[in-house]
Amino acid sequence: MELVTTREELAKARAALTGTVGVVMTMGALHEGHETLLRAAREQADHVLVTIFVNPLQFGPNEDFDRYPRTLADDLEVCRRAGADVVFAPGREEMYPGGEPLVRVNPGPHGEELEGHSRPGFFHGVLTVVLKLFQLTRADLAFFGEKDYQQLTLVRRMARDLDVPVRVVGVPTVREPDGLALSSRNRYLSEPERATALSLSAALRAGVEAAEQGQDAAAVLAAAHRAFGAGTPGAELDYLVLTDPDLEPGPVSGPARLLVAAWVGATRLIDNTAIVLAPRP
Ligand SMILES: Nc1ncnc2c1ncn2[C@@H]1O[C@H](COP(=O)(O)OP(=O)(O)OP(=O)(O)O)[C@@H](O)[C@H]1O
Ligand SMILES: CC(C)(CO)[C@@H](O)C(=O)[O-]
Ligand code: BAL
Repeated sequence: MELVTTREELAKARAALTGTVGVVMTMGALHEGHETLLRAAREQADHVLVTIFVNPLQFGPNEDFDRYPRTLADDLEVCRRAGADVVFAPGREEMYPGGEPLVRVNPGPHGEELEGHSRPGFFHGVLTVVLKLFQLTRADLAFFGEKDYQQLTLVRRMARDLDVPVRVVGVPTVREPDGLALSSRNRYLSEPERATALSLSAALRAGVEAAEQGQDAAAVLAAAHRAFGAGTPGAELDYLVLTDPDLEPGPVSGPARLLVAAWVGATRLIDNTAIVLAPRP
């Protein structure tokens, strides 16, 4: 496995890879969720390229950019074990020579909702760095987790709308046995907060169960809200919404997505699940 930190080194390492290349983009602090993306890439592409970069562009001024966990030595070990061929771990100057870019990807209206509403500019920052990494890695396939569902849909949409020659592959969310979605930010949680964080997955589970019983969209959402409120106190809900799987506005029926975001102490967590609603009569 080769570690590269400059775009010249990356270009050289990339040129040596023959066959298809799958990229897994990360901000490091790798966990079993990332490892699952790496495994999917290993299975579906001839070579695996991992990027590790805590992208300042996608953090708001009062967010956790400075305290975000940086664990490069451990991350490289995970990548090596998972059979990655190349790891690109650039510094800030390498990604943004001469400062932050003036031109950024506009995520469109769906980028202003949900995460984009709570984190203004977030998806401009995400899509800008993702597009740059597509250009630099020239990957054939790109693997993104469903845990960041809105991000996955917007990356897909960007690839389609801007003719990026890459196949975007979504990978199901990896969870702890008790339901908590794995997330690098789980490292911030104290033990009591860890228990409180289960409110998110409990809400999603209740929504799935209500849909399986044939309840309509309003009842499914109400069941999810009740389960969120019934969890260990302390989680502050940001949003809990039931939408069309492509995040298109309007009434939902059939396949849908239930998405939740909440603060647990100083930590903001997100989660989501597929829901299948009975067709409206
Ligand atoms: N539990 C998970 N299951 C599947 N994919 C995941 C999971 N957690 C993260 N990923 C995916 O890994 C990729 C890199 O994500 P990132 O490095 O931000 O990790 P993260 O755990 O989502 O971090 P954070 O806690 O900051 O949100 C993204 O495509 C993300 O969706
Ligand atoms: C896609 C990404 C690596 C862009 O910085 C980040 O948003 C993430 O880790 O999900
Ligand atoms: N996991 C998505 C990246 C972020 O929250 O900044």
